[in-house]
Amino acid sequence: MIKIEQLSKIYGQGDDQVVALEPLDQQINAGEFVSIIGPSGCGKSTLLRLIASLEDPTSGSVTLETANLKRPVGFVFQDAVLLPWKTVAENIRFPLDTTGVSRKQANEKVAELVELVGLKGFEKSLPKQLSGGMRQRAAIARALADDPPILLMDEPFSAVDLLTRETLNDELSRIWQKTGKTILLVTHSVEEAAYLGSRVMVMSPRPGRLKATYDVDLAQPRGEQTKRDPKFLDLVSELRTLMREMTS
Ligand SMILES: Nc1ncnc2c1ncn2[C@@H]1O[C@H](COP(=O)(O)OP(=O)(O)OP(=O)(O)O)[C@@H](O)[C@H]1O
Repeated sequence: MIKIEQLSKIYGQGDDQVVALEPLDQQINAGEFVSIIGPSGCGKSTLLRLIASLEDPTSGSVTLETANLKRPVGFVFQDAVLLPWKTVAENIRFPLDTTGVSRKQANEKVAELVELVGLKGFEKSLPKQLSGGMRQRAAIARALADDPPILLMDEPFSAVDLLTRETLNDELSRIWQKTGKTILLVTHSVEEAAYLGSRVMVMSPRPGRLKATYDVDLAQPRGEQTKRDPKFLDLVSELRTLMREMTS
């Protein structure tokens, strides 16, 4: 569970101050898939970075009820940040190198993750030999390597073409169902948010605050039939209207 209490973030000082996030309260239960949308600059990335402790809050707190794990959170960024001189397998196992697991266990975990993200046969490739979509698959596998219960994803698919994005959406949905991770996904795509999420959080522009949350009542597993479901189409339309109102 992620407990967010009166969490706020102000960057800079004096005249240069930017209120990135106004005090936010929210509870995210274990196993939820929460999509976060909102206009550019509304504090979506800031929220993820605060949850990951990559930033210090100005006020409030984030409590992760994750049994005091050393690294409770895996992070996937917009551009897969892979080590260019390491192979796919070496990149994926990188987080395991400091956890003291045996070589055998690490190899088994890497093999399992390679399979999970569909990179079988590319274990020995270098990042530059992969397409953008494949690099993101490797980044997702690496984020899952030491089995964090929470996966934070900041616009992970915005740099890949539409068809690849749809495939990666389906794979992420499958991975979520299989692993039961708590996933928070920041996206600019209203369709992606509704298609993947069990809940959608909508944030309003500066100063960033929570505008609305929607429980997504769509059957699992999601697939092509989801995109034709009137409930999905209504939700997308409602989210679009809300986004349009905020940016006009
Ligand atoms: N390190 C920083 N120093 C100063 N201001 C910052 C910093 N990081 C973010 N901001 C500002 O805080 C606000 C929120 O930024 P953030 O990146 O969280 O928004 P976002 O919703 O993720 O935007 P986008 O959708 O464009 O990625 C923006 O106005 C941004 O300019």
